[in-house]
Amino acid sequence: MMHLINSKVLALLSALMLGGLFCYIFQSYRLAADVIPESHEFYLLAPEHQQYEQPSILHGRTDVVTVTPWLAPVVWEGTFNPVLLDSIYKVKNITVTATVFAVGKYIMFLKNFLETAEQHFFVGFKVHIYVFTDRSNEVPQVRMATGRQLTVRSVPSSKRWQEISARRMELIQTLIEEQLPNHNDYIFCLDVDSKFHGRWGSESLGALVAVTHPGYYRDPRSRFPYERRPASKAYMASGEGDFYYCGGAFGGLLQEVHHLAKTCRSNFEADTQEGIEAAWQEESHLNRYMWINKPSKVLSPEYLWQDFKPKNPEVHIIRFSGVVKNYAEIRPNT
Ligand SMILES: CC(=O)N[C@H]1[C@@H](OP(=O)(O)OP(=O)(O)OC[C@H]2O[C@@H](n3ccc(=O)[nH]c3=O)[C@H](O)[C@@H]2O)O[C@H](CO)[C@H](O)[C@@H]1O
Ligand SMILES: [Mn+2]
Repeated sequence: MMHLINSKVLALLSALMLGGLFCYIFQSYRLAADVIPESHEFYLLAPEHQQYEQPSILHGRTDVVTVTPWLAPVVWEGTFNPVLLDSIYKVKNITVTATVFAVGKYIMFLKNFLETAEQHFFVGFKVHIYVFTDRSNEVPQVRMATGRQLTVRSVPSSKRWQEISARRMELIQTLIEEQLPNHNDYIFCLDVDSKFHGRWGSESLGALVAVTHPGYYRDPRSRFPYERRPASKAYMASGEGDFYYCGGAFGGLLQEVHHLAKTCRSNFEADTQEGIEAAWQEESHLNRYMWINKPSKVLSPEYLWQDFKPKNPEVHIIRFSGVVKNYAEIRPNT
């Protein structure tokens, strides 16, 4: 009897030890996967020379939806292998452009934005950040890694934050027309009042990419703050709409984003002619655009969280998040 108990205890102990060992190895693998993108050596391994976990079409995350009804992936942590993805895009020798606007007092957010982008945004890739500002002399000096560069473009200041935010579409349109003739590359347009906290990399690349808004992804579409007046070109009727997307982060191929920016700009200006401004300026127009032109990749709210919002259980990592700000203090108007 004693012998039997002992062997049972022994079996249990071994199982526990093996379990512990497995967790340890798995954890180290995850940690390694997190740090590997920093190391350039690993980029040199072509996908066919890598050893990685066998993909499965049976097992994966079950707590979230990872594909839209029009079959665009929804990017959540745990649905992709960052090292594998980086190696696939690395050989394509792409450049990722990012636009960020820092007009008026919003210049105060730029340092943190740029410093954290160095740590997390497309590390190991060619990155070109365009800063649009009316305070060129206040742009902070941030050391950038080889292959990464920053260009400052002057823009006029404005007395209305709504105009600053909405005019971004026009400036993105002209930037692509004038400066970025290679239409095979990618661009992301990001809010400056935010910081990177985790990897934002090649998993986010797609022809047209939108981010689901952290404040509305659990809500029925009737609650989305779409523009509801039929007079506006951003109008969304009840029963329409897929997700509520953020104005603070979107991207894709240059030609796709060019078409988006051009359309949103012209619809915004047509509204102005009619004396109407959409509920959330260019964000409303962006939402209408994404309803008609479905994004080919949807990024989960990991890609634009808000610092004041506690993390929900399905959010395993926050990659980019809006900082808490005092609107009255930093905006030129209310
Ligand atoms: C996280 C997110 O999805 N944010 C969107 C949201 O509000 P937000 O409250 O995030 O808007 P916001 O005040 O951050 O303005 C948007 C962006 O415009 C720029 N800016 C604004 C004011 C100013 O005085 N100077 C300046 O540079 C700056 O880059 C800022 O990040 O709704 C806005 C609608 O208009 C935009 O669509 C924002 O992208
Ligand atoms: Mn913002």
